[in-house]
Amino acid sequence: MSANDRPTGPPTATRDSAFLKACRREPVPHTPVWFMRQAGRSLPEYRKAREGTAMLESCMRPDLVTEITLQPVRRHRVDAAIYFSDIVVPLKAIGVDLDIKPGVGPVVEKPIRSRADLARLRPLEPDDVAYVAEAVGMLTGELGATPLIGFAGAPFTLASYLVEGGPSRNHEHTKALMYGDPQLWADLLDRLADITAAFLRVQIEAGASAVQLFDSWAGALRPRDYRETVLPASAKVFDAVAGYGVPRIHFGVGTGELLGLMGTAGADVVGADWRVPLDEAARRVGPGKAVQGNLDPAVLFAPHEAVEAQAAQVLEAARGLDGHIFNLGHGVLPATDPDALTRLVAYVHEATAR
Ligand SMILES: Cc1c2[nH]c(c1CCC(=O)O)Cc1[nH]c(c(CCC(=O)O)c1C)Cc1[nH]c(c(CCC(=O)O)c1C)Cc1[nH]c(c(C)c1CCC(=O)O)C2
Repeated sequence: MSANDRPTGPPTATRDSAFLKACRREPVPHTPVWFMRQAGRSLPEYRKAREGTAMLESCMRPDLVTEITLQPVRRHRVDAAIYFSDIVVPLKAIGVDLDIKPGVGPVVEKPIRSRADLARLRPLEPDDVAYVAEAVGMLTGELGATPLIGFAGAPFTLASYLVEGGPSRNHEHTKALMYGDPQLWADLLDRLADITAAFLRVQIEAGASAVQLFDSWAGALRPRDYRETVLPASAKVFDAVAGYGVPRIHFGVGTGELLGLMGTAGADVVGADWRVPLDEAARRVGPGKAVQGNLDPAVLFAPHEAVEAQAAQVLEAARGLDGHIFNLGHGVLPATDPDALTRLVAYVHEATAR
């Protein structure tokens, strides 16, 4: 980003540190805001940058990753950048035969369903993702005081793609394995926890200032199954990166019934989708954690006054909580008007300026 492209307004250092302060539940100058899936999808400049380059190939090109990661920061003036990549990148990097199909998502050529298949999940070495360290290094230089959020998919969500072979509504093969061969399931999640932890370590060591673990599909689980067969693997990931002192965020969709358990997994910040009011989410997560969320991404299709009214309700529910990071309750929908996001950022900053 050249000096001319830099957003004007509050000095970067003041504005941007709000995100890290909120993660640590310290007083903030305003409620920080960023959006899951802010990089890509809804932005015309993203589609232009990606033209002619496949998704996974884009993730391996530090110049493209840097450009796409910076785009929403320039345009919306969000308080944090999220590293442009995908949750399946570390799996691709260890040789899993998968691709990201446009409009579909990750598709795995040969699903993992037996003990023999497990051998395809070898440990991730930093050299497997050297391009990630390179891009993170470039980005932290460009971003200055704006924090960069690294991320990974949580073991359960990765397992779902690997076992189903692609996106799934009911996760039936995944659950068949979970209930039918508990030992294989435990070994699969444990391997994925190690791969995920290694992938997060690469990003943190290269300069990421926070990390988010996406357990997008964990809401498909009963609390008991989550606690007994999934939580230990996610907890292992958080524990593996605890020593760096960078904030760790934990997020899933439809996790209202799981928030109490997620609060024990080890993250510093727990994200909630729009189905649970934030004060209730914070109560379920328990003391000592910041919360992130949780405007319904579909609300952005309403007129601006309605978006503001809904955002005000989110801020109202978060009032009195130590540590709130404003976000959507899930990722930006592809057809979202980018201007609606820009205006929402400005609204949250103005409405919460202390
Ligand atoms: C479940 C999941 C995936 N990927 C991700 C999750 C967890 C978050 C969530 O629940 O939404 C995470 C992800 N994927 C991508 C990012 C980039 C950073 C960001 O802006 O947040 C992040 C954080 C880029 C991407 N990942 C993908 C694209 C679209 C690629 C294209 O242009 O064809 C992008 C920009 C592909 C992808 N990758 C995945 C799906 C379901 C899809 C297809 C549908 C879609 O468009 O989102 C798996």
